[in-house]
Amino acid sequence: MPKVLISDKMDPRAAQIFRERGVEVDEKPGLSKEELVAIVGGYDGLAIRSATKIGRDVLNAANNLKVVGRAGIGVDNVDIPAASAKGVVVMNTPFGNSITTAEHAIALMFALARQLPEADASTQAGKWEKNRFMGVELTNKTLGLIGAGNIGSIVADRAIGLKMKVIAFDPFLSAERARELGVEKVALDELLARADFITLHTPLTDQTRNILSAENLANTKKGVRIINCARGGLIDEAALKKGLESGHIGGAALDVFVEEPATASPLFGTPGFISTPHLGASTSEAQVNVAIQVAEQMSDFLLTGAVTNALNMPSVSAEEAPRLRPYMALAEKLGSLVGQLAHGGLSAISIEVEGAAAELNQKPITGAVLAGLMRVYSDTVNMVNAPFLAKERGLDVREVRHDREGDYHTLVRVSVATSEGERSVAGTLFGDYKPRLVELFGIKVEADLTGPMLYVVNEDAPGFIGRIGTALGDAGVNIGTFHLGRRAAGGEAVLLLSVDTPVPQATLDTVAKLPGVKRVKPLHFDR
Ligand SMILES: NC(=O)c1ccc[n+]([C@@H]2O[C@H](COP(=O)([O-])OP(=O)(O)OC[C@H]3O[C@@H](n4cnc5c(N)ncnc54)[C@H](O)[C@@H]3O)[C@@H](O)[C@H]2O)c1
Ligand SMILES: O=C(O)CC[C@@H](O)C(=O)O
Repeated sequence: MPKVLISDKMDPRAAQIFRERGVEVDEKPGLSKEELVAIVGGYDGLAIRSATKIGRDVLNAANNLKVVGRAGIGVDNVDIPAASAKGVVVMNTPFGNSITTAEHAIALMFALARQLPEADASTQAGKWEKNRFMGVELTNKTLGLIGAGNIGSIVADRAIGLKMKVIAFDPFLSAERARELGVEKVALDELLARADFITLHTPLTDQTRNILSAENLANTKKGVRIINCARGGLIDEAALKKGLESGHIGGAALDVFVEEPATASPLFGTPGFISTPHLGASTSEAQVNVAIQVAEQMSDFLLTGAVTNALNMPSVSAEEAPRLRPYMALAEKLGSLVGQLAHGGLSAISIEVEGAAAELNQKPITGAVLAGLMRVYSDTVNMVNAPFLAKERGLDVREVRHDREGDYHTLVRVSVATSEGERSVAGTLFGDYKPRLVELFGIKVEADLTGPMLYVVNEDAPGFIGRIGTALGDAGVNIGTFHLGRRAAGGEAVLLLSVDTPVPQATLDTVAKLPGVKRVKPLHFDR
């Protein structure tokens, strides 16, 4: 009988479902890391919320572990690459607490508008400061939504019900989906300039870290009120404090902090600041939802091998898996390449297969392309939920199977429609197992997509290779591989370099200023 440890406080229905399904279960919330490391070797599954941290130390000791189930959305407390390397499936429950978290954001917006915590404290202290607490109405105010995924969309819906005007910044929001939600899609600068309230609903990624930086906070409308129920790290906390103290920011409500538990934040006591201890998902309804869902998913996996909402494993049957695996690696890399390079909102994507690839089940290949593409924007995307999320966001997904012989024995092509026109990349498998890029935006160029890389578009002219080699060499960046392609002699050329270490920003700026360079972009791929 498989054995699961519930290592965070979870609704009792989770343990009940495990037992009913025939899974042995221990409930030990609040273990120290040392205590967890000492006992984790005895379990096939770990059911967690956000308190248990699953890093390399825990995984090294977890010699029987097959699955980690997160009763919630964010998985930043799990080292997913390390879990994958260990062969441990990581699952989450992507929708169970969305409504609850959206409601918390709305509650904090009201609390800011009417200074409810301060007014409550003052009244209960025996003062009757009727003149001190002058609030603002939400009606007709502009709410700026940063991130319009599951939770952001629900916040938009509720805010529209409150007669607010909702504007949204989300690179993945299509015009059609924005219309459906009744929100106006805007650029970040415009959102900062127009919003009376700003609420954040993105994951914490390289793109979103400090999205409300000191500079962006300075560009907000005077008196703006800010709510963060997503992740600490999206706002520069020191700059937020300064903005509140100067009066430029009219109020801020944080449910999440850079350091959690936040027991001594410099923000505490700042005028206009209110906080909750990461309570976004804390309602009985949400906790029942995520507890039931995580227990069902984990039991199914441990007892039957069925995979739902896994972040690091595709849903593929046992027979298909060995043939599909290299294609999924190729597809994920092509999706990631397109996601990292495409400018502007994406409205449509087409995934074409030909040769040997056309003989396979195309769904997992499509799922892998979409997961690679959307993981650039959201760390909660997986191969199972990527097609669903793409549909929900209004991304038109087309699958084409060609019955023709091309230049390669097998080929996967990914084309996206962007505001700048169609962009297409293609790849093949060398030796039936090794993913290899063969075409990039209409230019023949062969490369392995792996680790840190650099993409440069330049005018094809003598001397360029020497100059870029010198620029990288001067910065101590070692080039691993060097791949060139061009449209025609003297025309546009592309250069894809794999580098041993990511290229520093100053060197990217130097490369961007080299004669003939049109675009420079650092890329990153899983190995
Ligand atoms: N406070 C809590 O207790 C609590 C509870 C649940 C979820 N969360 C957090 O809330 C956040 C949102 O969850 P969700 O379920 O809506 O996720 P989601 O993946 O459905 O939506 C995230 C959205 O952010 C967008 N996005 C990504 N990068 C962006 C960028 N650079 N700029 C603007 N938008 C960008 C994505 O396109 C997507 O639409 C996550 O960080 C999650 O961990 C917190
Ligand atoms: O489990 C919690 O209380 C928080 C969950 C939340 O941060 C999430 O990402 O789902």
